[in-house]
Amino acid sequence: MVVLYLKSGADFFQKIKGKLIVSSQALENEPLYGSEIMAKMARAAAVGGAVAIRANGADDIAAIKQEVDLPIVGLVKRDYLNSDVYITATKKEVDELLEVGVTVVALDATFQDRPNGESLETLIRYLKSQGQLVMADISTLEEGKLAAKLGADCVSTTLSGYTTYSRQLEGPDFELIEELTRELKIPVIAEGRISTPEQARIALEKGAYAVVVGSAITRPQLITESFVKMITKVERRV
Ligand SMILES: CC(=O)N[C@H](C=O)[C@@H](O)[C@H](O)[C@H](O)COP(=O)(O)O
Repeated sequence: MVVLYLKSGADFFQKIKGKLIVSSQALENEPLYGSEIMAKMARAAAVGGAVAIRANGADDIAAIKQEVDLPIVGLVKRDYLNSDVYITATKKEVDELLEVGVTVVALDATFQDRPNGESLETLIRYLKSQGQLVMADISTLEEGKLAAKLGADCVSTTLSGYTTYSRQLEGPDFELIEELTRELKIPVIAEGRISTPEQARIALEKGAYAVVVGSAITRPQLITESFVKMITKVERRV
């Protein structure tokens, strides 16, 4: 069992090294909401050369697994009244991911309080007891250090800018990528507001193990908005 787990972890990390993971997610309030559409997005990503897919919710994950033969980094986004943590916040969401089956479980590993008084430590211990790979979504260096200490297999810069106490940047948090790669021995995944191929390349040059891109590939409403904003600034000559 242990040998099998180590092998599958090594396979995953070998597969993603220096490569692109595409996040294919749309919530209920987004135009592309729907598992069939997310599965097609994942197929497009696979055709384009993505080596893994990051996806939200058991329904989307099941549909994506039917459509592409790529490792899935799975999460469940759910809002709770008593907490700001919404990415795989509690054991309930973890169990949904274990049930549908994913290569890696991504979960919020920030210092924010989890719903129902649950703890990151307990969740990671539970996931590891199930032989599951864990991606810790963090927002600061200190959170990355704690996640590594608790046994996460990799950290991702997903939540930089999404906690009140982290850097608030318009673009990717390259500084965090550098800090984490300097301090940690586990892979550091670059994620969050990477919107050009150049930025993805810089993230790797700064030491990231792999890059996750979401909105710039799979949220056409945001891509459209960026074009509209840019051309609105141009003064018409005619
Ligand atoms: C903060 C948060 O909830 N991030 C989510 C995490 O799974 C997704 O909505 C993002 O699309 C993903 O992290 C990729 O980032 P970007 O879309 O910026 O390339």
